[in-house]
Amino acid sequence: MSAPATDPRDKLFVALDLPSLGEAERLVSVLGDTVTHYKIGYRLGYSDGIGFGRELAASGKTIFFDLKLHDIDNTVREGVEAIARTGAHYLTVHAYPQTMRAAVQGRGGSALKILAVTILTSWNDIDCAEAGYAGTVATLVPAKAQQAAAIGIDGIVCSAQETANLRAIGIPPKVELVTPGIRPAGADGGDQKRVVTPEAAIRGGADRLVIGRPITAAADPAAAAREIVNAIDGALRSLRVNV
Ligand SMILES: O=c1ccn([C@@H]2O[C@H](COP(=O)(O)O)[C@@H](O)[C@H]2O)c(=O)[nH]1
Repeated sequence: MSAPATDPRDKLFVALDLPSLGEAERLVSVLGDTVTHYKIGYRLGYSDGIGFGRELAASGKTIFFDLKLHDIDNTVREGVEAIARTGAHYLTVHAYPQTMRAAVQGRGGSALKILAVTILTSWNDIDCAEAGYAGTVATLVPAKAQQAAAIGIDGIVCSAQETANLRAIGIPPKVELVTPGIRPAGADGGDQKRVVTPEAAIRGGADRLVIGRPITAAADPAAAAREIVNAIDGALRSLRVNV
């Protein structure tokens, strides 16, 4: 018996980087059933985003708080415990070992998944050097991913340019690879430097794609989201055919 087809909507997190709760509510309403997974980051998270995420989770949406925690262990652990109580499904922390261990403690046995941000998709090797790293994107992302997996982190945030290599070096399938920096062909990259199309990201083994401006800034966000979901669906079908 063949495995049931994956719902392409489960692969897409729409980043709700919007200026107000009202605009976020309007967008979610406009996107309707086309989008089932939402990411809430700094812009909304620092205002009404936590309560809104709690409401969306209660309404059946999958919620990812992209708060990128990094602080002393006690503060990280308590922050993660607080987010776990919202009913959200994913939370990011920076991929520093102390921070990741504290986050795993805070997660405890809850359903919250902790994602470790390796090297931001808006960074290239020059940015890594400027931040004081001796390594490059190609060495730092795998090193941080291996450390995260050993600590018991549930997923890695990286570019879809790196996913195939992460699986090749043994990051196990239970560790989800979550990839921002996704742009449909021809779309404006903005500040993203390690960019991949939705189709190529799925074919390269990304488990989830994070997409903001190509949908939120589109003249017709619902049409943009539908087009991306269709592209994901096509890539998933081509993978099934080629198995
Ligand atoms: O490495 C990272 C980690 C997080 N992000 C977040 O994803 C979205 C991407 O938005 P776009 O508008 O599609 O560029 C945004 O919320 C970032 O904070 C990331 O881009 N890269």
